[in-house]
Amino acid sequence: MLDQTTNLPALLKDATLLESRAYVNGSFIESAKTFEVTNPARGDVIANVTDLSRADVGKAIDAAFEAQKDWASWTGKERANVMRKWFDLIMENQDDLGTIMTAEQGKPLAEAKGEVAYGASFIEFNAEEAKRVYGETIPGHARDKRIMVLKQPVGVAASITPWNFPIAMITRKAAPALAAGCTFVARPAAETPLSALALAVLAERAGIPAGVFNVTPSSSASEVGKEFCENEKVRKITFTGSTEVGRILLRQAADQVKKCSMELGGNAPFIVFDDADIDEAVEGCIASKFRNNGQTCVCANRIYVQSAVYDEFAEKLKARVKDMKVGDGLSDEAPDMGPLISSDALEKVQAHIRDAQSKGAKVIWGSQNDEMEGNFFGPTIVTGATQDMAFATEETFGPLAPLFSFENEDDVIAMANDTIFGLASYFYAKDMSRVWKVAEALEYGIVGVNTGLISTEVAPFGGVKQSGLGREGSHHGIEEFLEMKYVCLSL
Ligand SMILES: NC(=O)C1=CN([C@@H]2O[C@H](COP(=O)(O)OP(=O)(O)OC[C@H]3O[C@@H](n4cnc5c(N)ncnc54)[C@H](OP(=O)(O)O)[C@@H]3O)[C@@H](O)[C@H]2O)C=CC1
Ligand SMILES: O=C(O)[C@H](O)CS(=O)(=O)O
Repeated sequence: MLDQTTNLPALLKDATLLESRAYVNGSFIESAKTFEVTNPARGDVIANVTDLSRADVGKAIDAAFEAQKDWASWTGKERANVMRKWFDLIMENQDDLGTIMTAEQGKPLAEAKGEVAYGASFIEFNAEEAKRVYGETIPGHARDKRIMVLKQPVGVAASITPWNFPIAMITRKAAPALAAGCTFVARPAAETPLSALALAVLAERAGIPAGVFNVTPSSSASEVGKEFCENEKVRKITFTGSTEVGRILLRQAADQVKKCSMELGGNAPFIVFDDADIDEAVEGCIASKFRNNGQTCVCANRIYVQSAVYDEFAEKLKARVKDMKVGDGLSDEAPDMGPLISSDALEKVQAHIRDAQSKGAKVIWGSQNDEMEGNFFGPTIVTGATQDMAFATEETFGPLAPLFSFENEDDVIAMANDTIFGLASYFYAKDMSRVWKVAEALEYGIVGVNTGLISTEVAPFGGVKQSGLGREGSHHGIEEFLEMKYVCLSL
């Protein structure tokens, strides 16, 4: 760890954004317990955050339940107006929100500010969707029958979100929920609650009514998850995180048949065909693989390169990666990548490298990592990757780029699809017949063609197979928070 402490209030223009209390029913509240939040780059404690119990979270759910009917009675435009104010306040405070995020999550400041804008875009987009929750009429099945279809809010929605995108994973859920007329209880990851609480500060300033948006930090995710799943006032569970935790929540939610949205793990293939623009493919690979230090569910996890261009791609990727800087996201050096979130995350990357080497892979860049301290680990490239290595079935969630070689389309599509996951996939090719065939053959919810970046608020983000259920973003995202009611009117 770096031997430096983080004086977070001194780094902020508006230190009141640094909130460590829970936000319930329009008030910031404390409890008898707190838990520590640390800076993953330096290891120092940056805040002691209110640690809500399961019973405390139950009270937040009560508040959301009481507020929901009135919130749903607002017109779409009225909800849109306060959501737009929330968006404006987030963007006005982008620098401070970025600093808070870098301090608790580690990503470089520029990347954190980028996430603030990305997260805010879901509020901006869904504020407009609030005005367009349309029903329909259907020609009756008899002369005296008239059919109407109404769209109505589900009710109280509850979220559990991961540490890797401390703002965007919350707003990608809360924005469509509020737009639909639902109320919301957000349980942020224990590693990164400060960003969520800063969102609450700004929601209150925007005029979002008490009880509509609640943030319930807690050190016990499992207890909060059980409360969300067992409390009958919660009608919607929305989760982003690992597939194993998604399975736990789905099992728990099954007893009351709760609506669930699941954005789960991935294992993205990144395929470079021999007709690709290799320089473009290298840039796309870097953008996908090393974004957030490889800690995203849509990062390239397996890089398949057709044999005729394998050596060229490997050398060009290495040449670019060698220039990438790793360091403290808050430092003036403005590194390309910060630390990994924890020592466990670091150990997983190192274990994947050891496993690959034991099965014949070769590290062509990254060997200098042994001298790095704390949670820092530099971008690493291995060649000679094969399907029997750990990263072929497990998500590395770190800056490791394994290069696999392949001969033809059928082989690489079979290898790419040989996983329980189906979230994001990418490939580079110029031949349009190949582009269509491969895009249709990949068993994934998202396919990036000649690009390594696919994340936007205007597109439906989500996975197939064991990468999840439902979609977030786009005009589809709000449907996850709406019920469809069929009204049959007899004249
Ligand atoms: N599809 C997607 O969009 C995304 C998927 N992921 C996936 O998540 C994993 C990495 O993120 P990570 O945060 O470690 O994932 P986890 O699934 O471990 O944690 C995600 C969230 O779930 C909470 N949690 C953990 N156990 C339980 C439980 N039993 N009941 C309820 N909640 C629980 C965690 O709390 P706490 O952290 O406090 O323990 C955290 O807030 C990777 O597999 C990655 O692919 C991550 C981000 C996005
Ligand atoms: O948590 C994640 O990995 C995000 O879902 C990826 S993205 O939407 O920010 O690309």
